[in-house]
Amino acid sequence: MMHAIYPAPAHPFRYELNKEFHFAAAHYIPAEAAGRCSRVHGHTYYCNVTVGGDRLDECGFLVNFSEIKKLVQDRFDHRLLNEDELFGGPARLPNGGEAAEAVVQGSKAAEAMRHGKADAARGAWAERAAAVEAAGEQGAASGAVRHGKADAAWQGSAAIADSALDPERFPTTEVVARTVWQLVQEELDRRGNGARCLQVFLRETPSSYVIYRPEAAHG
Ligand SMILES: Nc1nc2c(c(=O)[nH]1)N=C([C@H](O)[C@H](O)COP(=O)(O)OP(=O)(O)OP(=O)(O)O)CN2
Repeated sequence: MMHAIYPAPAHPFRYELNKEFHFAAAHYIPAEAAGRCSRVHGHTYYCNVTVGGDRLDECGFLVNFSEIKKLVQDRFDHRLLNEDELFGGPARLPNGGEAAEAVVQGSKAAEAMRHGKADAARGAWAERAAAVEAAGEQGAASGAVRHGKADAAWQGSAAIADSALDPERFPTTEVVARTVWQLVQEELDRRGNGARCLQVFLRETPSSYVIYRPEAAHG
């Protein structure tokens, strides 16, 4: 486990909490310019989340340490990050055995995306939407196919491909750190004691890490 090698953010709060944890995940960067990182590979990510606030809850917590860890690990641990809709993955995946064809088409789409081939990816996603529909899955694109709305189906699948090809959603260390911040802040907002996620430190490899701080924290 890491030990406070990350910088402490300046803030006006009375309490500052830090939670360190790790998660293992695979990813690829869907751009040829990313070189070897465009191939699927994995990391053990080390993460430190910093939360600030003034008001403690009924347990005397700013937020329970374990809730922060669980929130992130449940979502990302032992996953292919690109499949998560937060990183442009499809919101719905086919049901295993029922959707073999969808899996094949999904693989073709993923392969096309890995190489930044938007048109090929859109075509494969359209094929996948049709295959998923055949497997009885509900969804925007497949629903459109079911109702014979080819244009809507095309747009749905194109949106999936476009989303997955938006660099702001590629699972780079920068984007994963920002996404961890988003997940944590959404949870803090639900709790309603005014706590703020001030910083996410994310180490991807022994020599590479990113720190994400929301603009509001230094505005
Ligand atoms: N700004 C970014 N650059 C790179 C990212 C990233 O997310 N943001 N990611 C990668 C790769 O995914 C790679 O796995 C990590 O890169 P790198 O630091 O080059 O990894 P090494 O352990 O091989 O580095 P050494 O210099 O050998 O220690 C690439 N770039």
